[in-house]
Amino acid sequence: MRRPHVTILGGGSWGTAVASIAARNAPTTIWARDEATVEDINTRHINSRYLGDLPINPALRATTDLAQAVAQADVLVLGVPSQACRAVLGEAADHLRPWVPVVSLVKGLEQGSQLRMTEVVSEVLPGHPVGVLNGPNIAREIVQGYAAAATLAMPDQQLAESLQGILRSTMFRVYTSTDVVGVEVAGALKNIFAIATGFGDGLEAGDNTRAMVITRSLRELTRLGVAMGGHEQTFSGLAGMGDLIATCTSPHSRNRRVGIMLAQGKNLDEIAAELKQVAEGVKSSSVVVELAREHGVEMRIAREVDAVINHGQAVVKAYRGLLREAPEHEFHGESW
Ligand SMILES: NC(=O)C1=CN([C@@H]2O[C@H](COP(=O)(O)OP(=O)(O)OC[C@H]3O[C@@H](n4cnc5c(N)ncnc54)[C@H](OP(=O)(O)O)[C@@H]3O)[C@@H](O)[C@H]2O)C=CC1
Ligand SMILES: O=C(CO)COP(=O)(O)O
Repeated sequence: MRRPHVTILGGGSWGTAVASIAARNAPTTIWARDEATVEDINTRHINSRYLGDLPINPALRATTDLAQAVAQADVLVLGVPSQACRAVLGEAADHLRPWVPVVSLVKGLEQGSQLRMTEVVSEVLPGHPVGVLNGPNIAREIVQGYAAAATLAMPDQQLAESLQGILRSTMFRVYTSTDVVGVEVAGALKNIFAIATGFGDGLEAGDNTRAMVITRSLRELTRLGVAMGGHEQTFSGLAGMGDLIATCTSPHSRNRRVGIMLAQGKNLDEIAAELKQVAEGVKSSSVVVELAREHGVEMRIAREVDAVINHGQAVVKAYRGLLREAPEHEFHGESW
């Protein structure tokens, strides 16, 4: 039987990491808009711009030709930053065969529409089965071959099981779920809380503070996620608690680093120039606050992150704001 062809859109750190795994299991093509990245992957089997000199699977093919990459896809994987997804999918739409499933790797919410990326996929590519792969997955550690796991959520469990075999390796375990909303909301929200943790780390607040922020963040994330239709247990799983721990503690997390640099007094332009990679929480923070308001969910930590990023609030003031709140019942009160 012919093996399905996997096409990944986006030649950044995570698109390349997932493509490198898929290329073990199936013929795989990665589309990147940057010629130097494509040349790097095809000839030197590295992605030096995003992953340094870490070796990636030599079986992986790269191209700048979006139409050709999409036309051969039996499975399409979306790996560009959230604010670019609609435009890239729009370009792909005319070339994609009708039944092809789409898997989003993206951990962000669209500004303006407030949509999750699987919802954007369904708007731009109506009728395609769509799912999301999220979890504690720092790209460079996975390329280095350290053990990790993620959750692939799709409404159709059978389809999820067939894609599970394509996206996993012996060191990268892929679990399945039917809770697309929960897995996707968890992946987007943890970035805002990683920025909050970075505030504390940048202010050298200590380990207890970090644990407090992570634990209270999980409550906020769960409350909004459940209000949006996610299942409560999802938020204690890989895409929720798991990714929150990884992103809020890893020195590699771009979102946490944004929080640290803001606490050190750098502005967002300076931070973007230093990072040179996407930190989804910066753009998603305003969307999360809008969603919290619409769903009637109190999210003090997210509001403070939004205040710093979008309204010029000083990090130290955001911290004091959080600590001024009177603590109520740990699990039922709405206070931080
Ligand atoms: N890195 C990680 O550890 C993980 C990331 N994710 C998520 O994966 C998604 C992608 O992130 P990641 O790979 O890390 O991002 P990177 O910043 O590493 O790379 C972004 C990629 O997207 C491309 N891109 C950016 N804008 C556009 C556009 N308008 N049109 C076409 N291509 C574009 C970039 O191209 P160019 O180089 O030409 O700018 C680059 O190839 C994010 O939602 C992120 O949260 C999820 C799990 C782990
Ligand atoms: O999603 C990630 C780890 O699971 C990557 O986090 P950052 O985008 O903060 O680097």
